[in-house]
Amino acid sequence: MSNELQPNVSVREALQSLRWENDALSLLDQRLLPEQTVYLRLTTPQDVWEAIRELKVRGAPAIGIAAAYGVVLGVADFDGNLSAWLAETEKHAAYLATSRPTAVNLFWALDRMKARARDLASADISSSAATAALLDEALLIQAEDEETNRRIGEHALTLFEDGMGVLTHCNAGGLATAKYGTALAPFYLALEQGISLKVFADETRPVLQGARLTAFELQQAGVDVTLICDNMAGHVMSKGWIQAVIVGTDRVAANGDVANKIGTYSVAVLAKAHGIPFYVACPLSTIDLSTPTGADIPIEERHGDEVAAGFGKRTAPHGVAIYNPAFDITPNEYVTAIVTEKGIVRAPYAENLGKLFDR
Ligand SMILES: CSC[C@H]1O[C@H](OP(=O)(O)O)[C@H](O)[C@@H]1O
Repeated sequence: MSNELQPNVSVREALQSLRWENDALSLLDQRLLPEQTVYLRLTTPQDVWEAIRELKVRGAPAIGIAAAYGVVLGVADFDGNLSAWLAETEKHAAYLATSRPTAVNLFWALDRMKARARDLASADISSSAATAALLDEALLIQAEDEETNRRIGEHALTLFEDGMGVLTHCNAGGLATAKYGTALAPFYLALEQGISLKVFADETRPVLQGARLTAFELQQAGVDVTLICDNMAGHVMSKGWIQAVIVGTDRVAANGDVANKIGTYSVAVLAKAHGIPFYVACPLSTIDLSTPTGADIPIEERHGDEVAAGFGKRTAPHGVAIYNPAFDITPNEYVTAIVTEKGIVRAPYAENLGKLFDR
């Protein structure tokens, strides 16, 4: 299927990262973008685990939503007593939790599904009714994410002025979430409101989420986007083309340290050196108060072939040692503000992040 979208259908509407359809998870294989739009039909937890591990679906919220549906798929045909049903749901949740280690939304979503399953297991209902109710919880997680992202976009847009140049890294758009995205949400709202922003998207080696996904999403939506290599970020800042940076995140620690795609820390240091505000956009489900600092966030290391043979073209000698961390940590002192659905949070983060959960 080509990528010729129907006219007047924005990418947000046309390219959903995933949706529950005909008793299965229909999932956009993001490894094939921007050249091909292919939806896969996933019917087992193993399908979902592989899709997360292999980045067919990626982005913290999207990973959590996919895993939630994966638990449902695990008990879709279960017929037995509720205590056995509950044990099955917990087994599948534990398995899906091993797919990737950094994005806290995976664990947040699975914990929410396990809590719902425990409630259902104490009800006087059949296992098939319990499964139907568990599916409703997964659907609710996805629906809530859409609304959350829109609110993040509204708050984030207050940070930008007409005519600004804004740099972003990786993809924290509709393809990383249920819809709209987190860091990219303000760009879509700006377009709707006639506010002109010029976005600079880092290509984001080695998996190129910026080039393949962000540039694609924004171009299809009609947002003014310029693709740059990661090593050009400092240069465009030095030319005065960037007035703000906004990125997504996979986990915010209790002290405000931020885990995000590898290369984010470098962008944050460059932004500070140039006096440019560095914003992080995320839902509350990405803030992990149980993780004290960035040093406590597990950083996923991925196969070296992503670096040396990305997309089938070998660009490094066989056998060379390769280090391929998928994320890095930006210390909180480089973070100007964290934009959530409940508003904009500034330092001191150890104090102010906790308040988000009090209200
Ligand atoms: C809105 S979360 C997006 C977040 O996830 C990306 O990582 P990956 O593509 O490996 O799942 C990246 O860190 C983005 O900022």
